[in-house]
Amino acid sequence: MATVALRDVSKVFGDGTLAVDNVSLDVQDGEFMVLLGPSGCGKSTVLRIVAGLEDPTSGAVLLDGDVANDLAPRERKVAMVFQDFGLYPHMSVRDNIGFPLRIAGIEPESRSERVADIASALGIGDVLARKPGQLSGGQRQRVAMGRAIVRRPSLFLMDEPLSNLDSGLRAELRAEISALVRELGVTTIYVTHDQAEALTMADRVAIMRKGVLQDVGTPTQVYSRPGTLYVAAFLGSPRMNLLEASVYVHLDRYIALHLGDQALYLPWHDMRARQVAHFHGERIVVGVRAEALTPVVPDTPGDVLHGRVRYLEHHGHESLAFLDIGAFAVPVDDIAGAAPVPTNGTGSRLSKVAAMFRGRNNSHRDEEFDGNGHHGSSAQFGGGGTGARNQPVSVLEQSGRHHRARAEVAVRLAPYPSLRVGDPMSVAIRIDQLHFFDARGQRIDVGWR
Ligand SMILES: Nc1ncnc2c1ncn2[C@@H]1O[C@H](COP(=O)(O)OP(=O)(O)OP(=O)(O)O)[C@@H](O)[C@H]1O
Repeated sequence: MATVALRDVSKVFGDGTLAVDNVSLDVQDGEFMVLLGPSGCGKSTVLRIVAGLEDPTSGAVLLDGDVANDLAPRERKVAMVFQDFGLYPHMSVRDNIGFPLRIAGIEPESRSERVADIASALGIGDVLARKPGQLSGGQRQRVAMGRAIVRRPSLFLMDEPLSNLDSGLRAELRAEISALVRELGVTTIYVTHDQAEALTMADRVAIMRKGVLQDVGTPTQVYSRPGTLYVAAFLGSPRMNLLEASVYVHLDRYIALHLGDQALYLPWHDMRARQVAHFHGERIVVGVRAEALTPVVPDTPGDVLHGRVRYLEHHGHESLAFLDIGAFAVPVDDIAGAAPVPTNGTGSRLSKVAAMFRGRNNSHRDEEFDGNGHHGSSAQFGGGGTGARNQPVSVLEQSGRHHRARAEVAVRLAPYPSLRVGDPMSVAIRIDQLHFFDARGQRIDVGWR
């Protein structure tokens, strides 16, 4: 049994690469934590720091509450499984699995008993006499798992253990691995760039980008209430629809979210309305997943957007229609520059940046919007807000006002619908499933999840 805590951990390699940037993370006893992110985001480096294979440049690693920075890897009671399996090719499966026990001086008899038990639990009891070269990829990975758990580690570290396998086997093994580690109750940190693996296996997911921790939560939390625009765009397929919206507050009644010529209305009694109201007269990002959109007939009352089909994609089990509703897209490249969610260690850095810009009056009223005649009945919130949005990295400003691309809103449909490109289409929107992000990519309704 073990807990792991990272406190403000950074790693700068000799060539100046900042691989891990001020990461703080707690892994509970028996928890299955998945580190998720694109290639090069620093997740393997975090794992190697926990294992003791790399020293952090700054910050502390705590194992069971004690600072472990100076402990050698073998003193940390961790077992590590890598994507390349790392088996000894000249040894049999039996000897590969039993190797850590031999090193630990366990008697041959009890050694072979433990090896047989583990091999049968992993479904490789019948290949004990073979060499790794005579096994399938899935069997090799099971042997690697067996060798890692045979010593009953208190902490399991797995670095993309399934990435060399084909997709059918990956799905099979991911179910097996999560069942096995849960049965053993071993605290596990599992690194992957595959969101399906993360969302299906994890108790909690920690999402990294460029060395920075972006969000931590249960799969449901990070998917349903992503903490940053980056996480919103990273998780889910099709990608979440991200639209530029101008906010206009009609005090005590509703908040109008103008998307080009159309608008959505957030009722005042909605718990998120007060937070969104701080952005009166400004542009924010409204996110909506395809599953929150339902095709309807054009005169359907309620929260409905109208558009035209720009293109269709057929995926066999479903089709996707991409609608032009006259709204502007939030450019994905700029999302990549969005700031991390201010939790634990990342918060201090962000608040410093925010403090630098606090007080600088860069609130921008939307000229196009101001002319639409709605503002007469509205309250002014112009100077309000927390200062956190007065931040240099803006996903809305970077794209430049004259080169903004029209959004293509993804809508899920039954397979092969009788629709054609150019057809009009109306969709009802679940207002309760809208996501709101400020111009630097932070979730606006932070207390919501
Ligand atoms: N020994 C090293 N010296 C210099 N830079 C390194 C070293 N090891 C890793 N890096 C760099 O640090 C960054 C993070 O690497 P890391 O392997 O942790 O990423 P990752 O998210 O695990 O990527 P992948 O999924 O591709 O394995 C990358 O830019 C990588 O090139």
